[in-house]
This record gives sequence, C-alpha cells and structure tokens, in this order.
Amino acid sequence: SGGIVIDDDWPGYSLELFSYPTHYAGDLQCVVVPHGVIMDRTERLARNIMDDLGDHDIVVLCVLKGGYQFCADLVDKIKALSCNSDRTIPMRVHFIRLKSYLNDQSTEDLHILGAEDLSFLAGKNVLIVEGIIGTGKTLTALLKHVKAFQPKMIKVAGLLVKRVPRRTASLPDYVGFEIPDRFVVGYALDYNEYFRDLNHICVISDSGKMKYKI
Ligand SMILES: O=P(O)(O)OC[C@H]1O[C@H](OP(=O)(O)OP(=O)(O)O)[C@H](O)[C@@H]1O
Ligand SMILES: Oc1ncnc2c1N=NC2
Repeated sequence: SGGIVIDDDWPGYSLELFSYPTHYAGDLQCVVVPHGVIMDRTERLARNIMDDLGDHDIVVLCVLKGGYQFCADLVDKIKALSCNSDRTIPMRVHFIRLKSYLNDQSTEDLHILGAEDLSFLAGKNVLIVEGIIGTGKTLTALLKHVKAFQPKMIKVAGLLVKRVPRRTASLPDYVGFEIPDRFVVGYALDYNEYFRDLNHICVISDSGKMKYKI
C-alpha cells in the first residue's frame, strides 16, 4: 500500500496546536504528520515487516542522516514485537550516508559514504530504511549499489514518499505516508542540517528557508 495518503489540498495542522522548539517559531508553516501519528504508523509497519521477513535474520541498512529517527523507532517496534511472539528475527543494523541536497534542491553529485564494502550483505535479507523518497535518486543509486553485493532479498521501508512528477525509484515495500511535493522537515529530516531536533514532520516556511539558506 502507498501508506496514509495526505492530499495536496490538505492545509495541515496549525503549529499552535502542538509543542515544538521555540527556536523554530516563524520558521515552520504547518504540521503535516504529528509525532504520535508517526509512531502509530511505524508500529503497524513493524508488524507488516515481521509478517513478511519474520523467518529470516535481516540486516537493517539505515540511510543517514534523514533515516536515523525512523530507523531507531522502527527497530524498537520490531524488537517489541519480537519479545512478545514466537516469531523473532535477529537483526543487525548498518549505517550508510548518502548526501545530495543543498537547500531544498537535490543536486547531481550523490556521495555514498560508509558503504564501500557491503560484502557482508551477500545472501542476507536486507531492509533499507529511508526517511523520505523525493526524486528517488538516492534510493535508485542505493539499490544499484546494494544489489551488486548479491543479497538474498531487498525490502525498502520509507517513512515518507513524495508525490513528485518523475519519480525514478519504484515505491518502497513499506510506506508510512504519501505526501504532497513540498519541502518537509523534522523527525531527522533537515534543511541544511537544521530541524532535525523537531519531533513532528512540518512544512518549512519561506522565512525559514531564507533564514537557514546556504
Ligand atoms: O529521493 P531523493 O530526492 O534523492 O531525496 C531523498 C534523500 O534526500 C535526503 O538526504 P540528504 O541529501 O538531505 O542528506 P541527509 O539525509 O544527510 O540530510 C533524504 O535523507 C534522503 O536520503
Ligand atoms: O522534503 C524534504 N525534506 C528533507 N529532505 C528531503 C526532502 N525531499 N527530499 C529530500
């Protein structure tokens, strides 16, 4: 499934209805996905993953930096399921860094750091965990790279999938939310390294873009 679909014309929640760091006052336009809803959706994704991969040990490949919060919470939910059921999966977690954004634009130069040698993936079940799929360039490059090491199976969990005109990557196997094509921050998603310390997924305001522009 494409996850919870958030329509283009949905105005989002007003910020004054939630708690958020005061240093971001004026930098955010609205709340798109409150933290609590992220956690509840993640809990259900954890169960779906357990149902599909519950009988193989898996290697979780966390895509930094935008995926670290979703990966941490997803692994926690899977662990909680594992210690309350007869189906448990031993999980290993590996971190790789892919960077391609400057301001709110994807750039052409995608750097892959920490993924030089993924030979330990050979024959394993790999779960790639991403915070957001925008243009899909990152995921496309990552899948190509990971496939070269001949894992047994590759599944992708993406918290957010943007509705963009020409997405290159196919939809992830597990999607949290399908969102409009607007630049969002929070829950480890950044704008020039800011807003990772925000719990809710929000749309950045124009003044916020100006304030933290490089
Ligand atoms: O589908 P795409 O258009 O490629 O965008 C998705 C990628 O962009 C962001 O990474 P970024 O380059 O901002 O690095 P960061 O996560 O370390 O901030 C995000 O974390 C995803 O990895
Ligand atoms: O909206 C976004 N916010 C943060 N990072 C990214 C986004 N889209 N692709 C990468």
